Amino acid sequence: MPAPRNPFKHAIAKGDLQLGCWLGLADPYIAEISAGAGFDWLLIDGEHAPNDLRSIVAQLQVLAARDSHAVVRPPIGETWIIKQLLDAGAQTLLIPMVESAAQAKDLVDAVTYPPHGVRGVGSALARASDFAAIGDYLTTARDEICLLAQVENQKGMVALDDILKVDGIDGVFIGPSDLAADMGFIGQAGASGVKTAVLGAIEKIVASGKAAGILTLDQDLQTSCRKLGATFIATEIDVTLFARNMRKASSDGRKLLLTEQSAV
Ligand SMILES: O=C(O)C(=O)C[C@H](O)[C@@H](O)CO
Repeated sequence: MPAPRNPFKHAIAKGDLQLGCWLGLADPYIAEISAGAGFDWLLIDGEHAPNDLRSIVAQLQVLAARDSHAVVRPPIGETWIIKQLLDAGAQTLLIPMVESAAQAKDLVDAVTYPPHGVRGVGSALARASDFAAIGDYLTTARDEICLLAQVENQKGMVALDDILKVDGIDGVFIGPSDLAADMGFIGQAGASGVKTAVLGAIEKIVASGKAAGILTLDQDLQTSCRKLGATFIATEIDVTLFARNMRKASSDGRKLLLTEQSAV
């Protein structure tokens, strides 16, 4: 029996839109609720959210039973973290701060078993192999692993052409927030110079034949990226959705009740 099919990997390879949402609330209950919303993928954020391996596993377990595909972002693209996440059952990884082709090649090696890569062999203990129930896991796992590189600073943008030549990288994601900061526009991901750089990178990624992705709450940028052929587009963040609606609920409730009180 082979490793589980990765529908997200095959969808972006065909250029099919995959609509995503960022999960930063770091809780399996939230992941379960979000999985019912209809997103094609949900990003379990180990970089900016209080996730650790256990909380990531708990969210992977919840999402395994749902249609939304789990994409996991580690805090950094180190081999040992990648090994742990793959053994935990993550099949799609989004690696932050990729700045060179050499780094991209190291990431490909980290998701590939020897002799072509360096991924440690531990499938006998791993959730990824259904605890060794998947007999052909070792020889089929790589075909269903989707490796996404995040380019999100000027160094990475300069190296983008070379990164795009690295076999084994399925897609490149542009991070507008970090790119804006590195370009001198911290907190201004919507600055025209940043948007121009983002759209130019998306165009280049699509032209290379790899999948292009982004997270942006800016609807104009979302549609512009889609028009350029971007496929994995995250349009929301659970934390901002929740915080924004909680603030609105508090304000509306106070206005209503104070108005009622004054009407008495
Ligand atoms: O640089 C970016 O933009 C991203 O990588 C996404 C952010 O990390 C995410 O936290 C939203 O700001």
